[in-house]
Formats: sequence, C-alpha cells, structure tokens
Amino acid sequence: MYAEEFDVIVVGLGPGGEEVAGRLAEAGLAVAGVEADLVGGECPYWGCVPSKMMIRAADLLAEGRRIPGMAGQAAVVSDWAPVARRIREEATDHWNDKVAADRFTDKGGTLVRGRGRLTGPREVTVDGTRVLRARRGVVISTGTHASVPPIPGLAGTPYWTNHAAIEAEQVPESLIVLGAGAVGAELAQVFRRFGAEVTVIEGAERMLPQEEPEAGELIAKVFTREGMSVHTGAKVTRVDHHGAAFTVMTEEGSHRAERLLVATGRQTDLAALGVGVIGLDESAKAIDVDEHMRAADGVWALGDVTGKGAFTHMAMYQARIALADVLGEQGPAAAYHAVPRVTFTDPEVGSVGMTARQASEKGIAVRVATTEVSSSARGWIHGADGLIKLVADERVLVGATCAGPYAGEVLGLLTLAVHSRVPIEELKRMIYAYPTFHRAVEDTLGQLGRP
Ligand SMILES: Cc1cc2nc3c(=O)[nH]c(=O)nc-3n(C[C@H](O)[C@H](O)[C@H](O)COP(=O)(O)OP(=O)(O)OC[C@H]3O[C@@H](n4cnc5c(N)ncnc54)[C@H](O)[C@@H]3O)c2cc1C
Ligand SMILES: NC(=O)c1ccc[n+]([C@@H]2O[C@H](COP(=O)([O-])OP(=O)(O)OC[C@H]3O[C@@H](n4cnc5c(N)ncnc54)[C@H](O)[C@@H]3O)[C@@H](O)[C@H]2O)c1
Repeated sequence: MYAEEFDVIVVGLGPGGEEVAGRLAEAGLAVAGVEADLVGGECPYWGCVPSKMMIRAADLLAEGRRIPGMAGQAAVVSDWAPVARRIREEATDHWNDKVAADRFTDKGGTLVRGRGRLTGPREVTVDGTRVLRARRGVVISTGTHASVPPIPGLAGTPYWTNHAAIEAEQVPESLIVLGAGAVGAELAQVFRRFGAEVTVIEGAERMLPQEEPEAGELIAKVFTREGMSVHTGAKVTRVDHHGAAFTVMTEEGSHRAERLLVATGRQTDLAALGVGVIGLDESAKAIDVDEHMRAADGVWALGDVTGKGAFTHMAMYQARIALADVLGEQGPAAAYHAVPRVTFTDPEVGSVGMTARQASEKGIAVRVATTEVSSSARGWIHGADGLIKLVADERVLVGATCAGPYAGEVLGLLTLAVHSRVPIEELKRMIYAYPTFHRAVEDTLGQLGRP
C-alpha cells in the first residue's frame, strides 16, 4: 500500500499532542498530527476549560448566598442559560476545532483526521486505509476516555459522562453522581448550586480518595451542608432507567434521579491503538515510559496515556520533555516528586507530592502537621472552611495539601517547596504576608514535630 512519509507522526492532538506536534512543525520537521475527534482534546471541549467556566458561575452563586449575615441581603436567582452559552460560544466554539486545527497547520503540520492505529514500527494506519510512515518516530498522546463500570443494568441507559454533563443545556431537577473523584466532586457541586437535588455515591471510604483523608472529609461536610446527599463506601448493585428517571441500587438502599453522571475514572484503549506491534502490552492500563518519554525504539508517549497523572499540566510537561528527546537535544529527565493537582470544588483542594500514607509506605519516617485555615486571621475573617496538611521527612516537605479559598493558588508556594526541596528551617525563616490564607502554612510548619 502507498505510504505517506513524515519525520514524526503524533497520534492524538490533545493538550500534550498538540503541543509537541506544533513545536516539532515549528522546528521545521515534517509532522503528521492524527486526530480522531477535535484538535485540542478533552481539556478545552469537555474537561478543564468548560468545567471551570461552570465552576466560576457556581462559585458566584455561592458567594452571593453568603451575603446575608455579612453584607446585607441578596436574592440569588440562578440561570443556567449564560453558562451553557459561554461554554458553547466562548469555550468550545460550538465544539468546533477550526482555530486549533489552523494553529497546527499554520505551523506547517499536516492534519490527518481519523483514528490512528500502529501497524508497524514507525507506521500508523488511519481509519484502516491511509498509511503514514515516520522517519524519526511516532508520538502517542491519545489520552483517556470515561471508564464505565460493568454495573448490571447500566449499559444502554442514557447515563451522562463528562461529555453530556459539559454539553448540558439545562440543569436536571435531580442528579446522581457516581464517583467522587475530581470530575464527580466538581460537577456535583456545580449542579447543586444551580438547583439540582444531588446524590453523590462513592465506592471508596471517602470522597476524593486519592487525597489526604482530611480533604475528602471536609468536602463531604461542605457538600452535606449545601444539601447534597453523600454516600461513601457504597457498592452499587444495579442501575435501572424507566421513563424519566434512573434508579441506582446500592447495598444500603436505592436512589432515584432524573440524570445519572458516571464519573468513575478514565481508561486507555491500548489494544485499539495496536501497541502490541511495537512490543508493548495491550492489556496494560497505561504506556510505560522512561524519563525521556520513550516507550520503545522510535516511539514516545505522553499525557494521560502514560498514567503519570491525568492533568493537562502533566501532558504539557511531558510534551516538553518528549520534544527535546525527539529533536535529539539534551533535555531534562522527567521528575514526578512534586506533581501539583487542584480539585476545583469550593473549598478548593490543592495538593503536591506524597500523602502521609504514601510517604510512610515508601519507608519515610514522616512528620505530619495539620491546621485549620479558620485559625488564621484571614480564614476567620473570611468565614472559610479549609486546612493545611504538611508531610515532611527529617529535613524537607515531601508532600502538602491545602484546602480553602484560592487553595490552588496557595499551592504554588508548597509546590516550590516540595519541588526544590527547600529546607524546612528555611521555610520557617520566610516572611508570610499578613493576613493571607498562606500564612496558615507558617503556622503548620511550626507544628511539625521533631524527626
Ligand atoms: C471534566 C474534566 C475536567 C478536567 N479538569 C482538569 C483541570 O481542571 N485541570 C487539569 O489539569 N486537568 C483536568 N482534566 C484532565 C485533562 O483534561 C487531561 O489530563 C488532559 O486533557 C490530557 O491531555 P492528553 O493530551 O493526554 O489527552 P486528551 O486531552 O485526552 O487528548 C487525546 C486526544 O487523542 C485523540 N485520540 C485518541 N485515540 C486516538 C487515535 N487512535 N487516533 C487519533 N486520535 C486519537 C482523542 O480524540 C483526543 O483528542 C479534566 C478532565 C475532565 C474529564
Ligand atoms: N481539577 C482537575 O485537575 C481535574 C478535574 C477533573 C478531572 N481531572 C483528572 O481526570 C481524571 C479522571 O477524573 P475522575 O474523577 O473521573 O476519576 P478518579 O479516578 O479521580 O475518580 C473516580 C472515583 O470514582 C470512584 N469509583 C470507581 N468506581 C466506582 C463505582 N463502581 N461506584 C462508585 N464509585 C466508584 C473511585 O473510587 C474514585 O473516587 C483524574 O485522574 C483527574 O486527575 C482533574
């Protein structure tokens, strides 16, 4: 079969793939970018950007509702129409990727629309017909899609994943959210604040189970106070959909709602991608990469598909590392000891590095201290929920969690400390502006015991 030749083929043009493909094209290489759906990937169309637009709107409502008792009276009347309009028109351009596609082709890249499959070393076949060959290699950046658990009755029902939730033109009267990770927690709060009756069902013992336990407990407390029904440690045994309602059965009882959002994690599909042809395990959950994003000879992988943390900033970070290696430059090796992440609930939950449990499991003799944000002057003035939890070895912070207003911004300080291994004694000598939320970090440092 006739094959088109390029220097590099990038399969999947999400945030990671688009970055590496665009930069390689700018560097003068012949680059084919293969994209099955929209150039830009999950983040701008069904992920970070539109969800944060929803959250901004929901937070405005919540802030308005905080006026009584502090600043007078407010009658807050929510309206989803401007949120849906902003998502359609400003965030996603009606789910049209022309701007992103042009951005890539204007740099000299060749956009190949369709689903790519590895069919040989340095060979990708698109939609089974168009064969592309790469002189230098292939970059795999195919991301993940929503993982739907095999719950009896669920398949075939009109459940939502993040796609339908983001595209919603109306707020449902009632919503069951299955899974209380970042997607479930963020979207549950949004729809609640816009008036839906929301039930959260999480299989693990706590909400946000990948975070410090205190963070999940705090979010459950806030959600309950906002009128959500939160069930953790729940096992769903069956889902039914009749007429206009879902019924979700758990071992404890059953829940009914107009809509069901399945937010139970993400998955790759390495078999469909055909990675077996380059010697990789097609049943693996992620593609294993070295510190320069190499997955095999002439194959790099980056972003969600590598399983190093499903975040846009991770995809972008890995894209920079892969880019240097593809170009044959001496680039830095990837380091994951200070990966920051923020769940944009209100209060936000930011964390970096290891939890106390992860550090202990690594055999580190950890020192841990936790303080309430409300014990800091600004936290008290603000009436804020939140906490700071620091995890340290004998000399430096190895992990930190902050929850509260602007916790994602407070996290910057903690990320620098963990990333650069700033000695704790040095952090204690710093001056922390008064009265800020991040002053709670200073208080917490003071409570770290001796090693
Ligand atoms: C609701 C939601 C909110 C989120 N919010 C945040 C946030 O606030 N902050 C944050 O950092 N992260 C957030 N994320 C995660 C973030 O969206 C992902 O980590 C990020 O998009 C990963 O980028 P990627 O390039 O690895 O893959 P993706 O964005 O998944 O892009 C992969 C691309 O590859 C394409 N593709 C797949 N297979 C093939 C194939 N065989 N051939 C051709 N093309 C293919 C897909 O169509 C897709 O366009 C959120 C995710 C969700 C679902
Ligand atoms: N703000 C952000 O950075 C942001 C926002 C959204 C998503 N993301 C990323 O996207 C990825 C996907 O997010 P997610 O929330 O879908 O996945 P996740 O893996 O973080 O959370 C899924 C949750 O569903 C629960 N679960 C799984 N099966 C279940 C079942 N059968 N019944 C009940 N609960 C069940 C899990 O215990 C877990 O708590 C995450 O890795 C996250 O990092 C990031």
